Amino acid sequence: MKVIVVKNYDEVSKEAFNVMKEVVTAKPEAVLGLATGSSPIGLYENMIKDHKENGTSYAKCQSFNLDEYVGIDRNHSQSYWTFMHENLFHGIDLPEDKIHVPYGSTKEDCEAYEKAMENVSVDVQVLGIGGNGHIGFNEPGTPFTEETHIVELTEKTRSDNARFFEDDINKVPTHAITMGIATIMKAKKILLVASGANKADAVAAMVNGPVSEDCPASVLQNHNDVVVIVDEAAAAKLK
Ligand SMILES: N[C@@H]1[C@@H](O)[C@H](O)[C@@H](COP(=O)(O)O)O[C@@H]1O
Repeated sequence: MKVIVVKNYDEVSKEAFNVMKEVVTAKPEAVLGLATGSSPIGLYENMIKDHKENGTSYAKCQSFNLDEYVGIDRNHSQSYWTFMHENLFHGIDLPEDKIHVPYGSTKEDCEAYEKAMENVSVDVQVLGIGGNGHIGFNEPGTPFTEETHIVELTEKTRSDNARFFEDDINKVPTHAITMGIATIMKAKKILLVASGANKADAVAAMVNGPVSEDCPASVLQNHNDVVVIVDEAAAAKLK
């Protein structure tokens, strides 16, 4: 696991963009694993700027997102489908039919997502990290062997995300569909970004802690190509 500590969120985003650009330049038909949350927004802004200014193209790429809420429509303002269109897809040339975001609430919906990924191999998987160490929506206690599945969100995750739902935890969906840890670990390269003091415990547990289902992100210690880019506040508890 390569850990890069930089000053602030802007620097995290720039460093992450450099990694992304390297992947896409080396392989124009790269398969991108994408994430939502505030952490990768700066990375996506850099991708859009670079696409506009330097013409880096995503026309041959395809994307697979990590997760989506259950029980809200794709067109809901807080769906991850909407998030990705507003924060990235509107500004690059990734074809709409190459975009994949999981959707649904059944076992069949989960199997269909795994099937869609069956013959591809994700070249770079972008990840954020939850305050409790979750990746995607794989909450503490999720077996590392899980593929795409439906999860019940923890109180902590729902309260962390209430800011997007008028600060009302009751409006935050209770369930989500997420790639499992086994799905995430198949990616060739993993790029995890985190910033802010509220991520410091999770980042320390991921990097220095035991590999344990108590901190889902700690599984990344077992992957052979992980780049973790954090700001000083998120790195504060690293050994
Ligand atoms: N499902 C997403 C995760 O993929 C994300 O990593 C996490 C952290 O979000 P943020 O980057 O906003 O702190 O939030 C959500 O729970």
